[in-house]
Amino acid sequence: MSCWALVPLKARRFGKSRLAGVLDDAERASLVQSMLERVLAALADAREIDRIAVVCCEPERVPPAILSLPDSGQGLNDALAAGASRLWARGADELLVIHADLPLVRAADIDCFVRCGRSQGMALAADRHGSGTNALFVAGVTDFSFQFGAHSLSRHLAAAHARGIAPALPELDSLAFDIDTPADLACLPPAALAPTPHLRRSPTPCLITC
Ligand SMILES: Nc1nc2c(ncn2[C@@H]2O[C@H](COP(=O)(O)OP(=O)(O)OP(=O)(O)O)[C@@H](O)[C@H]2O)c(=O)[nH]1
Ligand SMILES: O=C(O)[C@H](O)COP(=O)(O)O
Repeated sequence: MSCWALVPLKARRFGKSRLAGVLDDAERASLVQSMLERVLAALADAREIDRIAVVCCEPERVPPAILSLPDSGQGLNDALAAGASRLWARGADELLVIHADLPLVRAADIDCFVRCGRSQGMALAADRHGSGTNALFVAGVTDFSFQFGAHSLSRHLAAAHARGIAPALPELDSLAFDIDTPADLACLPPAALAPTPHLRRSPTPCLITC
């Protein structure tokens, strides 16, 4: 069984645009980098995750131990669909799509989410407002149509139900808290902005950009 995590990362100049009123370019870049490192560290510590990939049009932002997948610039869902098809072609059995803007994410919650997903064939992690999708796990369904974007949770549920899948919807605080708006930022505990942990367990090295 090979479970891949796929993390989408938006181009530097466009990322976290909704925070432009409260953070300057350098501050937004620093926040994005810090959150990315936290998500990658949690994935590296998660027992249920075998391999990690980042889909991004800036491969220099992807740590060398992590597979970098290209983004052709057609938006989040196209980037994820293209990235996922590369991972299925590489022999992935399971796929966890998880956003890079989850500053509190914990390895234990990732493991719990994946295990819940295995029991149902799929899992969705709602954001704390109950409207967005912060993570999506799917086992073996290689052509699932990603529906990320505003209010994506109901679209993901509809797409799953149309295929006869009833996704698990585990409530895991660390997966529910994403940073989109100044109000989200105001809820971020100061400790979450402390220096980021290092990748403690190296995922299987993969130095190629494909
Ligand atoms: N590769 C890739 N990742 C994306 C793209 N759009 C969003 N993402 C990533 O998808 C996740 C969720 O993105 P959003 O919540 O929309 O965050 P954002 O786009 O950085 O923020 P805003 O600019 O304020 O909308 C984050 O990990 C983003 O970096 C895209 O076009 N390509
Ligand atoms: O929930 C989603 O599908 C994406 O993360 C985009 O939605 P957002 O408005 O919560 O960023």
